[in-house]
Amino acid sequence: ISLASHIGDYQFDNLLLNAAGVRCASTEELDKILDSDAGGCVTKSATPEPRKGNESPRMKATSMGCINSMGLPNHGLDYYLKFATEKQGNHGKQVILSVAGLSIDQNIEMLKKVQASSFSGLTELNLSCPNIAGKSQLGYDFEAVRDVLAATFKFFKKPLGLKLPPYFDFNQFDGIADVLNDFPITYINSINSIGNGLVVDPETESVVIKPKGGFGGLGGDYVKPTALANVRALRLRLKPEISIIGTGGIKSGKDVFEHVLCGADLVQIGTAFGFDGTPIFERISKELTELMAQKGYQTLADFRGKLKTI
Ligand SMILES: O=C(O)c1[nH]c(=O)[nH]c(=O)c1Cl
Repeated sequence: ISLASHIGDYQFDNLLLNAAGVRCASTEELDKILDSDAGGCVTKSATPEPRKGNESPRMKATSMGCINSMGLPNHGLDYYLKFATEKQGNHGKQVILSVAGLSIDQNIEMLKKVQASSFSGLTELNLSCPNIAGKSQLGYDFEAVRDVLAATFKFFKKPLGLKLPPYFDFNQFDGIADVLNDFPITYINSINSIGNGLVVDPETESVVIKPKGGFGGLGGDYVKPTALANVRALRLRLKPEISIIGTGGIKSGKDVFEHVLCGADLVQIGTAFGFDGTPIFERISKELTELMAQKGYQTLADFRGKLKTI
């Protein structure tokens, strides 16, 4: 039984990755992921310069997942570009470089730097950070997405993925797919956290995180049905040359199976990886392998995208 998969020309021996933002801000954390059973890693989304991020408390775990308003704390693009360039492809492990500018200009500036670098891996443009006060998620402005992609593909010739926010309406699925299908995108990654949720503590009668009055992105059990819907809706709408990474609500082999059934080529684990650490990649690989064996599947392609309707 094989858990191997690919995105464009990039081979992954195991379809499991961390999700950007979780235990991946330092080279030590990133090396731990590469040394685990994960098929590769993705960096914390980088901004042009290092950032401290939002005030703490800025992340809170709950019984159903977590809420965060980190505010893009990261060591800056050069730090991650250096790591990714050194580690890309070692021992067959892919390093995905995530970038999240605070403006279209910053995105272009960073992608120009990546294009000019010797980095040969996948770049993930994050269009969906929900936690910068005063900034809305670019992924919800379809014409702005079209503008940044048109500007990007004038000069960017390396493989590019997009980290998308969750969509909640068929008009939105249609709208974003219409834009994406016009460009040579290597993959889309759905979903980022469900933005601007609110967790309340009835004991203290207070919010639980400090930034933005307690509003933050939701991950974990809260988001799995939305994540599966976005993977499925975009698989059905996007041209086949655009691959899909499924992210959201994964904490077991069964959850991975559901994402692949909906069309995912790779999957990323955020909240549950935050709780369990790198052993989760071995546990989930075992669970998925056992599930596939029970069902008589040898490869992911045997069931990818084959969700039945009734
Ligand atoms: O607050 C963050 O750093 C953050 N938090 C998220 O849940 N998604 C993102 O893309 C980012 Cl960039």
